[in-house]
Amino acid sequence: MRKTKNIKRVIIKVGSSSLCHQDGYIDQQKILYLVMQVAKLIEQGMTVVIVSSGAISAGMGAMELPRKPETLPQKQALAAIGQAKLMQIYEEIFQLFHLKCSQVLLNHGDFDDRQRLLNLSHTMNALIDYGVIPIVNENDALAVEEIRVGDNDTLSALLVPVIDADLLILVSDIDGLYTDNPHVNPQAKLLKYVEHIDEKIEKMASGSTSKLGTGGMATKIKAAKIVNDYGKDMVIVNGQKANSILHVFDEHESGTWFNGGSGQNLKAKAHWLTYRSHSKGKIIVDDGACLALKAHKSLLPSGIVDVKGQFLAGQVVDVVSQKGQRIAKGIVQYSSLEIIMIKGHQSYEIKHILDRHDYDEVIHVNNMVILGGDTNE
Ligand SMILES: Nc1ncnc2c1ncn2[C@@H]1O[C@H](COP(=O)(O)OP(=O)(O)O)[C@@H](O)[C@H]1O
Ligand SMILES: N[C@@H](CCC(=O)OP(=O)(O)O)C(=O)O
Repeated sequence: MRKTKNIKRVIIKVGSSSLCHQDGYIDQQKILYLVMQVAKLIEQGMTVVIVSSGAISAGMGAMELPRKPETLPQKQALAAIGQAKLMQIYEEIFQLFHLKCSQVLLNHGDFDDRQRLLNLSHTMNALIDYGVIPIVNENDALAVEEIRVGDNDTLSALLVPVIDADLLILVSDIDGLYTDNPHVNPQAKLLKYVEHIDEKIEKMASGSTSKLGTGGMATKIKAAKIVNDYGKDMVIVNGQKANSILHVFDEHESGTWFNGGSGQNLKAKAHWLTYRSHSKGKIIVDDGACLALKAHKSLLPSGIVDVKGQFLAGQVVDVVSQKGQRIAKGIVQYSSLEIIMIKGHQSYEIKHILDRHDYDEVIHVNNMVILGGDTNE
């Protein structure tokens, strides 16, 4: 069952194909229809944050390029050209509705670092308090591979906990999730409601076949998992259909709805650890430690066999079995150098080895999430 009654805060993510013509030029009419719907939601008392793609496409249009360039620096340059054009159009159109908008450009580092995340949350809430609509995009011009989120489906999902949104709406060029890519398989059927994302659902989604889109349905399912695991709902709607955003809230029930009630419902810290933090290294543990972690015990030095990478106390690391399976992710209480010295030892020996004994555990159970399966996320 869709729950749309008490929705107060929504994030609306708009894909490039829903903002641009096929040749990449920004389609002002599409932005006008989007803003008209946003203005209606605001009139109804909702808070709206927009995550808008389209910078690279707008840059392609401005430079009259027939297709997306291959190299990252070229894409970054086009994003820098296109982002300014995009915002100019948003601003002019929002003015028609007597509304103000603002630009927020983000990278993965803004979610990875707890302090920056807090700053982001404060800024977003201050904008909301001013009644100004934040328009978010990845800071593509500066996003080298290591700090990129990579696609705006994921970026918008990561924002849900930051502003405590009730619903994420992904506006795409298609009605929602089909049993297979309908551009390839015309027999594919639209799903109206996904109770729980399992392997079967994940297998239905593939990449984008359009010239402008980035992640296709695969990144939308990944986004739904992030949002549903926070206990919130997500819906995919077709931006090419009239009023598809408004129809989420009426009897039309447009798009595919992903139910937030059936996710892992992770608490804020566990959700951050699972989806937003980047691991700085690896701790390799023996079979006994693997079993203990899966039984929700803390990681003690005695079960540690090796350490990979350099990290400080307070940073996030992966915990990996000797077979290479990622078991958990957590915040360490000792640095990599200290762990190399205390690995294989009992906790009471820490004082003798390090000349201090602040904690028994290398990772406390409260600062750790257990990861299911052989994930390489
Ligand atoms: N199972 C599926 N159901 C629907 N679309 C799918 C599926 N698998 C892959 N796709 C592709 O995903 C596209 C939507 O994603 P994308 O092109 O990235 O658009 P956007 O710019 O809106 O993010 C569809 O047009 C389709 O080509
Ligand atoms: N940040 C990029 C868009 C990345 C992206 O996810 O694109 P899309 O699949 O069209 O939503 C841009 O502004 O061009």
